[in-house]
Amino acid sequence: MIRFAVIGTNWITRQFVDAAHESGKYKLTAVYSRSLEQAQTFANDYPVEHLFTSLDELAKSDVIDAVYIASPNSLHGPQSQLFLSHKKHVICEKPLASNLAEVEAAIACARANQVVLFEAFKTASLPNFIALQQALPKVGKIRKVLLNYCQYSSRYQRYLDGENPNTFNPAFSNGSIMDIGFYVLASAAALWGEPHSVHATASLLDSGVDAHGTVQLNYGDFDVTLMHSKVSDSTIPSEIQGEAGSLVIEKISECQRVTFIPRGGKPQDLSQPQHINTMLYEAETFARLVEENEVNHAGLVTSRITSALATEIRRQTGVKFPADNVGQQATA
Ligand SMILES: NC(=O)C1=CN([C@@H]2O[C@H](COP(=O)(O)OP(=O)(O)OC[C@H]3O[C@@H](n4cnc5c(N)ncnc54)[C@H](OP(=O)(O)O)[C@@H]3O)[C@@H](O)[C@H]2O)C=CC1
Ligand SMILES: O=C1CO[C@H](CO)[C@@H](O)[C@@H]1O
Repeated sequence: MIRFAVIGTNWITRQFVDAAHESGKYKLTAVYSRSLEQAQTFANDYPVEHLFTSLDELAKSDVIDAVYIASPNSLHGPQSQLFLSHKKHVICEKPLASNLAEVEAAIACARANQVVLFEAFKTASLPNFIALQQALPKVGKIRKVLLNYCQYSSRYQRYLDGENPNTFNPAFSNGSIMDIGFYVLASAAALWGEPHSVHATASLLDSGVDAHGTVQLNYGDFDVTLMHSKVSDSTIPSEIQGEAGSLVIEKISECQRVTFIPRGGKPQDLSQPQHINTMLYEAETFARLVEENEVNHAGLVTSRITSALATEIRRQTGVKFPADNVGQQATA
């Protein structure tokens, strides 16, 4: 049984705790919040004994083996390193950190301390994503790919009203490519690895983050177009086109349905049954890595490529975060 703590008390943390318990491999033993009252409110729904308002105390504590981090993006890198350096396994929400330098530092820290660091990119562990990977040869020579995730943010009105929500604040390393865009970027990295080239455009808000954008990844014989937005909804699925047919994926982040359409033929539904809580599968993956102490797992390769691409995309589109200057100041 993996004894774990949570950082961040929003709805996504409840969903992960439910998934972890559903897997039968975890026990929630501690809750961290900046406020004791909030920690208690969260803990009321679970049989948890330990509440923390100090991250250092939690990291040093012997009541946990692992931590799930669901704080704002800018805190992922530093918080991951804190727990890894105290030999706690870390499952950290996407994106793993603000930029490539932070991701590489976290990976090095995990290796140095021989504990597991895992980015909670739930898509990669889904039965339907694995079915998609296995079905790729069906389309023959891949020619064109569109990966699409555009979803109007429920917090956008708060941004327009001048409330400066974390979601659209560069201080928290946020915006479209870091949030929604992460799924299409990481899916491309998981399916095809590092592209030959990347070309990105985006529309920035006055806060400095991107509201939406388009990315072109070139893989030689085929190219992948990524569409991402937090200020508009898309009604079209993602598609992988090959010379022998197409694979159509509904809601790529959750791979709700995967269909193969042979050229000139009838659609074939390739979808597998999936649990309603799609975080179950990443919880199972992380538990297996911890049980086997697989420190150098393949997911880190995808995390590194994804972060390298996101860092380059932000360079091309002019999205800058305070976290990008931290390493430079420290070494100046
Ligand atoms: N996998 C998925 O499907 C999803 C993943 N996510 C990811 O989860 C993470 C959290 O997202 P979201 O809940 O929207 O983020 P929020 O900005 O709402 O913050 C999450 C938690 O962090 C703490 N927090 C909030 N503001 C601050 C601050 N200024 N300083 C320190 N801590 C703060 C709060 O916990 P407390 O008050 O208890 O300290 C809060 O519950 C993100 O990285 C996001 O990408 C989000 C949604 C879905
Ligand atoms: O990862 C995510 C998935 O979807 C959410 C909205 O529904 C996002 O805000 C979030 O960051």
